[in-house]
Amino acid sequence: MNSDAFPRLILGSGSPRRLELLAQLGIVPDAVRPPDIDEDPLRGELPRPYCARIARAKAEVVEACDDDVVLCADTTVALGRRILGKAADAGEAAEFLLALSGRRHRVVTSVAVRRGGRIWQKDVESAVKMKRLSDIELNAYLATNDWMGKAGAYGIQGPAGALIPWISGSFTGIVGLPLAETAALLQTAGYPVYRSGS
Ligand SMILES: Cc1cn([C@H]2C[C@H](O)[C@@H](COP(=O)(O)OP(=O)(O)OP(=O)(O)O)O2)c(=O)[nH]c1=O
Repeated sequence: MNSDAFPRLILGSGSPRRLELLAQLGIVPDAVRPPDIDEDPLRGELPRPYCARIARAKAEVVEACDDDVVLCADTTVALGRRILGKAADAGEAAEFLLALSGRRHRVVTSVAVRRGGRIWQKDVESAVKMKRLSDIELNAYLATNDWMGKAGAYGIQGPAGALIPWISGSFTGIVGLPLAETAALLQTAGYPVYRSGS
């Protein structure tokens, strides 16, 4: 089928995980444009509304033609009302991980798809239990530097998998792009996730 019949897909993300997760569906975006927005939470902003607001803001700011499909997402780690963003350094990463140690927390990923002036959005929330970390586990994980650039200072798909015995919800949503919901949103926006024939 003539590929011009399909709208272009713009991945509005600089996250390598999101590009990898799309590849898992056999989807290669026509362009990758990392959004540049202010991700600071508003005073007293709760995790889930914050996540949805940021995902939408990313989708609105990414450059695209009217017929292009823009895909953006935001992943927010929430400990109670507290938003755990990306740790600035190993010290803050240790603080985050000690706060998460031995407790359950939530990971919300909001996916926003825009086509022209229309936006479709879905928030996917999962629960994660982190084991109580020993000093050896904490220091070994920090030494991998895998916490860099990741909300909550951990990546479930990497070495931190050894620290997470239990989740409830969407594994791909925790990583950063809930694939079932993303596929549905792309279809709704007119981007053919399943291309019959070739
Ligand atoms: C909780 C968790 C987060 N992450 C990552 C996914 C995201 O890259 C990052 C969350 O930060 P985000 O702000 O959602 O995304 P980003 O800044 O990396 O990229 P962009 O805004 O350009 O789309 O944390 C994991 O890789 N694994 C995990 O288990």
